[in-house]
Amino acid sequence: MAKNSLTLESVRHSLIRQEDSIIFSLIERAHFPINSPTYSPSHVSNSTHTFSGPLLRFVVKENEALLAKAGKYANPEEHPFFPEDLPPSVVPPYNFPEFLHPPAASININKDIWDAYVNKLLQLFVAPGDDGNYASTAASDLVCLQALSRRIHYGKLVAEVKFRESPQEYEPAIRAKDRDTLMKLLTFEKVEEAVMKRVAKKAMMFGQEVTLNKDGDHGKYKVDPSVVSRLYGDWIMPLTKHVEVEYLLRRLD
Ligand SMILES: C=C(O[C@@H]1C=C(C(=O)O)C=C[C@H]1O)C(=O)O
Repeated sequence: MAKNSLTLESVRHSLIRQEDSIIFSLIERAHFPINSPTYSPSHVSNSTHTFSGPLLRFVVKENEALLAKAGKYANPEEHPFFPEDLPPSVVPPYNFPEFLHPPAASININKDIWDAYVNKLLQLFVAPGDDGNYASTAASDLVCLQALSRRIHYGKLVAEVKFRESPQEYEPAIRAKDRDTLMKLLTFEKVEEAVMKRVAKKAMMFGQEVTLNKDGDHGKYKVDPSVVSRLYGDWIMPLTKHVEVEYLLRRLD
């Protein structure tokens, strides 16, 4: 869809679709135990000392360097976790539609997303234990982090659409740098309640054990649906709204 025809309905539709990616990524990650060496500060070090630090950091950084060369971060909807020292793209630039107000480019809350994911979220949906599959664990984390980052930074588009629908409501609060009023204006509690119910339902449907005999393993899910709901209610939606407020604060610059 052309970006100029984005509506609140169409951006919400994209967020609903992104729920599928997030829930599938959580299910894949929950397949492994916590595997804590993946996050230990000294797990990677090589003889030339070009990198030392947690394996997850190494996997994400290397992956981002590769995709930067393939042009990924030329798209304003993509946000790297390690924007410093990214190699230049080797592909010709694509003319992405300019829907967002330009200061949007300065908003990247991936450090907060990383911190929440590694230090809080993982423990909520992953079992304790260690099976040695650290590289595959890091690869699964990468997919989760990318899906979360994309969804949360999508708040920029949500905020732009809301602003365009009623600029007169937002402008005084933006000029007054009044975060609380902006937060109130952009919050729709009914939508948030529906999101929490829908993601729990999706987690039940996507994460059920599928068997061929009639009395399959009902009530056992690969990721606890109430935990998925909680991840959305306590982390994913608040971080999305944080991006919305940050975006709106710069909307008149
Ligand atoms: C994204 C929106 O803005 C807010 C954040 C929501 C979310 O992160 O899912 C849901 C409702 C709103 O309170 C929206 O209005 O759809």
